Amino acid sequence: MTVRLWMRSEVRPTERRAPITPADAASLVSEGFAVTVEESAQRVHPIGDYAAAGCTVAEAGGWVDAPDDFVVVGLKELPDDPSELRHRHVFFGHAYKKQEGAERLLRRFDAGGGVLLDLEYLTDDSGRRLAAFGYWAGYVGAALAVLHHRGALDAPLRPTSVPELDALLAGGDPLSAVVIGALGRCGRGADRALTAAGVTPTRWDLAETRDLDRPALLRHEVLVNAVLTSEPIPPFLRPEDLDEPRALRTVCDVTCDVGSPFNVLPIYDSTTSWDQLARALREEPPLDLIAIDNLPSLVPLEATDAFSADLLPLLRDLPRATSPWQRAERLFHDTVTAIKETSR
Ligand SMILES: NC(=O)c1ccc[n+]([C@@H]2O[C@H](COP(=O)([O-])OP(=O)(O)OC[C@H]3O[C@@H](n4cnc5c(N)ncnc54)[C@H](O)[C@@H]3O)[C@@H](O)[C@H]2O)c1
Repeated sequence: MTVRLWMRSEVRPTERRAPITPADAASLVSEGFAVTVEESAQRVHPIGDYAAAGCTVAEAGGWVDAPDDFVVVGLKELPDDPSELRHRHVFFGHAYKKQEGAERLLRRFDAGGGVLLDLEYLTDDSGRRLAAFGYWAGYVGAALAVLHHRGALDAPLRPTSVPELDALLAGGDPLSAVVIGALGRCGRGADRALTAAGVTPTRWDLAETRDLDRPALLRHEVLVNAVLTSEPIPPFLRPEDLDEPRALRTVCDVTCDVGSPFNVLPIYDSTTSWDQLARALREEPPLDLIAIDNLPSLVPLEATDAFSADLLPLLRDLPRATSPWQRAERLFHDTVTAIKETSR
C-alpha cells in the first residue's frame, strides 16, 4: 500500500525550517511514497522545488481536510483548530513533560482517533534521539555568544546562514571559552563556531564535570552550556558563584532548561529571544546571558538539510513500523491512558 505523507506549512511566521527537503522528498517519491507539500510563504525551500521533486502541491492548512490515511509531517505546533485530530501526525508535540497545553493537545488526538508520533521520542534502542537539530543549535548558540561578547551583534536577530555567520566570526580578537556537553550534538556544533572564530575551547563533558571545578569554569570569558541530562545534578553555576572573582562575561545556555528540575544553570528565570538577545545578570563586572530556545531557526537552510537527512531513513521505515515508531506510538497511547485515568 502506498504511504501518503503530507508536509504541512508551519504556523509560526518566523519558522522557515521544514522537516523534509525537496531532494529527500524526491527520494521518497522515487521509492513509491506519495508526498503532498503545502504552500508556505516563509519556508526556506521554495514550493516549486517540491513540485519539481514530484510532490503534489496543496494550499496552506489543507491537511485538515486530507483523507484519514495521510501521515501529516511538520515541525512545530499545530493550529488550535480543528478540536479533534484524526490523522497520524509526526512533529515536535512538546506534550510529554507536562508543558503548557500538552494535555489539551493529547485530548484533541484522543477525541479524533489520531496519533502523535513525536519527533523528540524517535529513539534508537539505547534511547538516543534519531532526528534532532542539536548540531546547528550549538553552532548558532556559540556564534551568538562570541559575537555578543565582541559587541558585534545587534538585535533583533534575523534568520541567516552558516557562511554568513562564519564570515562574521572570522578574524576577531582571541577569547577563552568553555563548552560543557562538548561531546554531544550541540557541543560539537558549538565547537565548529568557536573554531571559525579562531577559538580553541576548553571541552568538558561527563568526565570533566564529575568533580566540578567552578573557579576554573569562571576563569573563561565565554561559557556555552550544551548538556542534556535526565536526572538532577549539582548546578554548574549558582547565583552566588557570579559574585566570585571571574573572567566570565557571556553565558549562552543552549540547553535552556529554565524552570526544570534538571536545570544546571539556575542563575536566571526566563529565556531571551531574537528581539532581546541578551540579558544582564550582573553589572560590575558585567555578565550577560543568552538563552534562546529556537536557535536552529536562525540558520533555516542548514538546519532543514541536516534534519531531513536524519528523518529520511525513519520515514522510509514508516511502512514497516520499526521500533522507533512503535516506541513513539506506545508513548502516545500510554500517556493518553494515564491522563484519562487521573481525570476519572
Ligand atoms: N536552544 C535551542 O534552540 C536548542 C535546540 C536543540 C537542542 N537544545 C537542547 O540542547 C541540549 C543538548 O542537546 P544535544 O542534542 O546536544 O544532546 P546530546 O545528548 O547529543 O548531548 C548532550 C551531551 O551532554 C553531556 N552531559 C550530560 N550530562 C553532563 C554533565 N553532567 N556534565 C557534562 N556533560 C554532560 C552528554 O554526555 C552529551 O555529550 C538538550 O537539552 C536540547 O534540548 C536546545
